[in-house]
Amino acid sequence: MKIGIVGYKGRMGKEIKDLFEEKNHEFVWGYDKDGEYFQDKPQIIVDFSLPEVFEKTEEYVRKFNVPLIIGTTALQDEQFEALKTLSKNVPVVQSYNFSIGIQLFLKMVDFLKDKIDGWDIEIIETHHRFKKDKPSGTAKMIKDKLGKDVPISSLRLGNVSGDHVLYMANLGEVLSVSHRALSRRAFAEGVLKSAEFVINKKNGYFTFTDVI
Ligand SMILES: NC(=O)C1=CN([C@@H]2O[C@H](COP(=O)(O)OP(=O)(O)OC[C@H]3O[C@@H](n4cnc5c(N)ncnc54)[C@H](OP(=O)(O)O)[C@@H]3O)[C@@H](O)[C@H]2O)C=CC1
Ligand SMILES: O=C(O)C1=N[C@H](C(=O)O)C[C@H](O)C1
Repeated sequence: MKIGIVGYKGRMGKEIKDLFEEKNHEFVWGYDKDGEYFQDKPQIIVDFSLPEVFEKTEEYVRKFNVPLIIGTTALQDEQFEALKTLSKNVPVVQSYNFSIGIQLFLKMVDFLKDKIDGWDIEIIETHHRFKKDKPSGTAKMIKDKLGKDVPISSLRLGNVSGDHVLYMANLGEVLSVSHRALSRRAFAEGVLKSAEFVINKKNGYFTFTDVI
């Protein structure tokens, strides 16, 4: 397929471009701080950038009339609403984490959440020093899945790709669920799976949970 990437010069943008090209897909369009790169009309747009770039992404998705996969974190409520509106015309896949491991993590949280009433619950997320948002989108997804307001601690350390730990404790024991992304490849692979999932769909709003 012919892929377009918003944020194509960024850490995730490069990882996604490399993976798609390895699998014989073609990078034909990009948008970054320096503007537009155009070689051909893309068949799908992937956005890993910043929330302030969202309106541009929306504009290009409408212009090319193609599916959107969006992994950018810290989106505002109005931007989620705009994604839902967009999904009436084109398919949209949104997730704050495109790794399989975090999907399994969320399933474990779903299983545990009713069994830990009265326990102390805390989330700790660790990411590379360059990450702009805090807390991570994934930590917010874990909190949403728990269905209660729990503290989130954010560490910014070196070049960590993405660690999330959920601690649960009563007076006698501590239980934890943890996930570590060993590189950004795990997220890029999820994006590729999502692209294969939506490429022939007409429209609709999906998350990565729907994809796997
Ligand atoms: N859902 C998931 O699974 C994952 C989500 N993420 C999220 O993806 C996003 C990107 O992360 P990462 O790749 O590490 O970040 P980077 O900072 O490396 O990349 C961001 C990209 O957006 C571009 N950009 C910044 N400002 C603008 C602008 N005003 N107009 C156009 N383009 C702009 C940057 O351009 P330039 O290079 O010129 O600054 C860069 O290419 C973050 O929100 C992060 O949280 C990250 C990993 C996994
Ligand atoms: O910025 C990152 O790097 C990551 N961001 C996502 C998040 O905020 O949860 C996903 C992953 O942990 C890497």
